[in-house]
Amino acid sequence: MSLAIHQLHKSFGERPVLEDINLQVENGEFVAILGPSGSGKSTLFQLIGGLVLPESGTIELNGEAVNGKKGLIGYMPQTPSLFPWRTVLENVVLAAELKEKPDYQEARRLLQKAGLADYENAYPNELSGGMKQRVSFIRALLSNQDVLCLDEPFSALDEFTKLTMQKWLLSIWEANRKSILFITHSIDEALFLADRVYIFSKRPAHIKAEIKVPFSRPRDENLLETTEFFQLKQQIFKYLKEEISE
Ligand SMILES: Nc1ncnc2c1ncn2[C@@H]1O[C@H](COP(=O)(O)OP(=O)(O)OP(=O)(O)O)[C@@H](O)[C@H]1O
Repeated sequence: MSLAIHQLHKSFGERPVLEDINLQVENGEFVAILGPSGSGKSTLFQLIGGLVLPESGTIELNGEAVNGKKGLIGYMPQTPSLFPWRTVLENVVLAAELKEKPDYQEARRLLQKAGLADYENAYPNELSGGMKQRVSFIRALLSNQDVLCLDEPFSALDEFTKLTMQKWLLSIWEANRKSILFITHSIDEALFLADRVYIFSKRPAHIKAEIKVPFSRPRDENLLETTEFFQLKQQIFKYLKEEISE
């Protein structure tokens, strides 16, 4: 399923937050958004999720306007909001439960692929940060939506766990090919994961640049050591620095 955003404007009271945002995620594409803190990235996800309405502009899924419609995308927040009184298995089927009968077999298959087979009956307080993130991502996958919006999902993890999670996410995505829109503050993460990167300006955000990421797949961490990776990283760094120091 494709996502397209046309001429989106959003203000909170007198404060303009998003100004003329135009972006697309093609079917099965992995797209990242980088931008200064407070520029309006999470607000964009609230708009896509139908939680808030824009002043003008359209959000389209497969060409159909969905402004203000909830329950059409899978969402993974910055901090995994797992219910403490539900087991891992009960947490991952939650979004599916709201719509239809959950597929426990698929849930167990994904938990196994995430190395969590022994934890299906554990409660969230028994899990590490990385494990909670995997549970949260499996829940987004099981919501059975073709478009996933992931809001800085790995920002709170240490470097090694983060790299393990990024590789895990890529392997799952390569097998499922959902359309992903991924917010991050890390240039490395955006370039390692995405097919394209949008760079947001400071608030009110417009799209300052769109970068096609030329690296072939499957990718591994050796990519991060290459000259091509470093050059592209420098170019993006320059764009972001302009937004912070202006
Ligand atoms: N419900 C709201 N009411 C009023 N202002 C809001 C609301 N939600 C967000 N804002 C404002 O909109 C601006 C953008 O916030 P947003 O969370 O979208 O930024 P962000 O780019 O995701 O930031 P970060 O990278 O730090 O997570 C901020 O100035 C914030 O204070």
